[in-house]
Amino acid sequence: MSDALFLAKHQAKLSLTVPLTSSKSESNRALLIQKLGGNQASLDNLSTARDTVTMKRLLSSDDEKLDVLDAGTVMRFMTAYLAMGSTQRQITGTPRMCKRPIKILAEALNDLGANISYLGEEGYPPLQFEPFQSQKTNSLTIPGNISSQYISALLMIAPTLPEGLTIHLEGEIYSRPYIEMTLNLMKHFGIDSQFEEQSITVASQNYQANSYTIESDWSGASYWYSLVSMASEAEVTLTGLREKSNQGDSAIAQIMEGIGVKSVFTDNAVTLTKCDHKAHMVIDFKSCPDLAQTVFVCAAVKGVSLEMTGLESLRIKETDRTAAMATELAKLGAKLEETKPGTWVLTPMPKDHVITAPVTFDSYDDHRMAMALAPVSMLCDVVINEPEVVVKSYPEYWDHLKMAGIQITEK
Ligand SMILES: O=C(O)C1=C[C@@H](OP(=O)(O)O)[C@@H](O)[C@H](O)C1
Ligand SMILES: C=C(OP(=O)(O)O)C(=O)O
Repeated sequence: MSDALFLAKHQAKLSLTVPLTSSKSESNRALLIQKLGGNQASLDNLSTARDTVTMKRLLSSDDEKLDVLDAGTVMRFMTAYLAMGSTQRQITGTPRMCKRPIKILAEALNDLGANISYLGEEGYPPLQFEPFQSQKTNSLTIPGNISSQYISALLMIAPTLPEGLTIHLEGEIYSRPYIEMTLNLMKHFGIDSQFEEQSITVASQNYQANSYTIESDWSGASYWYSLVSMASEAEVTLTGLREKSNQGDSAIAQIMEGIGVKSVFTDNAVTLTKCDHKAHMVIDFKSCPDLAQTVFVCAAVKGVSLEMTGLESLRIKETDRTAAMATELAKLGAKLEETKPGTWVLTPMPKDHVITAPVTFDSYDDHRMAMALAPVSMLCDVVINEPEVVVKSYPEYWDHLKMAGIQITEK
């Protein structure tokens, strides 16, 4: 793919059915559970996301050195898996991955009896693993407000430990639906757990054989909500989504009711049409951080002002997402700022803002920057730099936009 894509301003009705790829979060959990259960699980509809392709490849690799590229779930889930192993291994990732913290997980695993050391900066990948000795404790305390991926990683290996594990979570619990997704999938494969207030207990048990069909990706669905909201006319059906989902990002349906999109669920799909929007919304992204960029852009264009909390974890994702978005939204005359610690305000594009099209957006090595900014093509010509980033979670994104009739050309 070329270094940039040109998306021509789209004025016609958006009318199509989108075969979304499935959730990489569910896929990567299911793959680890399948491995830990002796490959007895039968998995259907695995995601085409590069993060899932990478997870699958690394789980079946005997190589001493593994590279997760830019996949956070793969780094965290494989770290827990390799820590329990009986051979020397190493894990690394992209330069950005080597700046995403992992100390909390590595120390928790070392407390359990693993032998993990840092090959570069302390607290960050790359990591070196020596064989696991024996379980030293069945109780850990870790912060609940940095990354739920540490918690999910520990939970999935917990039933394989001879003494099981209780994890005490300190402070507020961020990304909680991802922890629940992990426990629900474990339950589906026969693992009982107790999640009471700030503690999760998993006794030593065996994963059971079962089959599972991965649901479509609600995070990927969010970009279609944004497109519908900004389009002049739209009726878009997204297949493979359930109203009662394992994915916290299904919250997009409710959030977008305020930003101009109505959802009608049928058995295995949701149809999106346009409706009125609010002038102002208060949103807490603690449970759905991956929706934030979609909502920033859509609200900025639709003239919806936002007061937001729960955005702290965005700083340690594929890029510093709040900083990157503040820069890109400024190109539309919108403003994203942290007005006091923990509170962000989005001031939308002024009604009289004059756009000099095309507006060129940067992707910051972050799939969600490119995917969240592309819907601005409903308003004006847009250029998206580094468009290949979308392969991380939604490789078909540009093809699906073309299916919608959006004119996309390589620059
Ligand atoms: O467990 C998961 O599948 C994920 C958890 C979230 O990360 P944090 O728990 O680090 O917020 C989310 O942002 C990420 O895209 C996927
Ligand atoms: C943050 C994300 O992924 P990860 O942390 O798994 O790299 C994401 O997909 O938005």
